[in-house]
Amino acid sequence: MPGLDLPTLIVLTLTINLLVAGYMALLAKLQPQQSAFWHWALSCLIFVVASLLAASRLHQVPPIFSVLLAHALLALPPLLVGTGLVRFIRGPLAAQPLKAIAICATVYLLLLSASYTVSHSTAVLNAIAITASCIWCIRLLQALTKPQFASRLLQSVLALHALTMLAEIYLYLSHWHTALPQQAVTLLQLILLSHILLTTVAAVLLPLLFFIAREQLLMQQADLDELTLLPNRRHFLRESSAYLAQDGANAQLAVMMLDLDHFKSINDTFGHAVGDTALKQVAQILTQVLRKTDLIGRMGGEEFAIVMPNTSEAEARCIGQRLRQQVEQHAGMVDGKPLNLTISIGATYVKQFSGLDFQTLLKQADEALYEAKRSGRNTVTFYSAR
Ligand SMILES: Nc1nc2c(ncn2[C@@H]2O[C@H](COP(=O)(O)OP(=O)(O)OP(=O)(O)O)[C@@H](O)[C@H]2O)c(=O)[nH]1
Repeated sequence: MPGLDLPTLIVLTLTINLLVAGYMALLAKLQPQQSAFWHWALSCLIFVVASLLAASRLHQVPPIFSVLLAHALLALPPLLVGTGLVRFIRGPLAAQPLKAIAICATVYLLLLSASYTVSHSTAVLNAIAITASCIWCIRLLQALTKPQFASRLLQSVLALHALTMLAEIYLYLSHWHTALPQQAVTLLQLILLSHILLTTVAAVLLPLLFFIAREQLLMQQADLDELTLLPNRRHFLRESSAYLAQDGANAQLAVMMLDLDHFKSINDTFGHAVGDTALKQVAQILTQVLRKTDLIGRMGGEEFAIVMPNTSEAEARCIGQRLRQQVEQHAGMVDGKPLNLTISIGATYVKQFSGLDFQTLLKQADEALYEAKRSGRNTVTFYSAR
């Protein structure tokens, strides 16, 4: 190939694969709970060994090693990428599709052993195995919604890899009974090069996938309240302010503050763990009753806040009552113990938010909550300017 020094490129990509294998093994040691790294490290390592074995054909190494063993091993890297993805996406204890892998591996090895002396057959079988593994990996990655960019990128690399393998199969099959013309030989060299490059790119993308996913998880965790998994105070205030500054500026909306009644005595009587369960139950009712567009946050202790965009006063009153009733009826039982749990809600409503300060609305809802507590609890009170 004019302008392309194939052996140098091959040595370079194999070195990169070796480095990535070492890097993944190090990550596997540092992150023992993420077993996917062992699969991916092994995948890179086997790719290097198999490529060297395949290259040993040029040095008269017997075909049982340079063809049969090399092609048997060359099918493993994309398969190990897949088994690693199973662990990465479904968790460290996720079951592998061992039966399907065993059947495919047996058929592959039998066909390979029967035909490795027949020209092109090993290359075609190998390309079929790699294509199948690439498609499996793409399907696995479809279940991974986050991180979307890295996942899509890896899917594209795998799809491209599968396409180059299909092109290789086509080239070999269309010249099965004849010698390969020079044009086909050049194309096959290009395919070999892209095969090596795409394998290397996929190997580099795998740790990237992990790091972006972990970064996103940490960011998500920093925004969530650990107990209820609702947005914490900081995140709720930030989200609400951002919403109101943009889409919600001209909308009618209701803001509510919600507080569990006599929660201290529930803790004192039944213990802190039961109190925690009650808090989780209330959080669950909030997420079930409210719409996806409503913003909910745990403001701290036994206090929650809600922003309900595009909500009329009548609707807000109705939803407030529904929340109060749901808690009274459904959150009162923990481990068979009746807690008589109720909530008080303070609410405020504006026809148009623009020109107002969100903190003012929260303060109004808080004042209404104080009124609700004062008037006997287990009630919904709306703010009225005095
Ligand atoms: N179990 C549990 N208790 C909490 C948590 N956060 C705050 N608390 C408790 O919530 C209780 C709040 O008590 P108070 O502020 O006196 O309010 P209250 O007893 O609900 O009384 P009213 O609000 O006036 O009805 C305290 O006992 C806190 O220890 C938590 O995460 N888990």
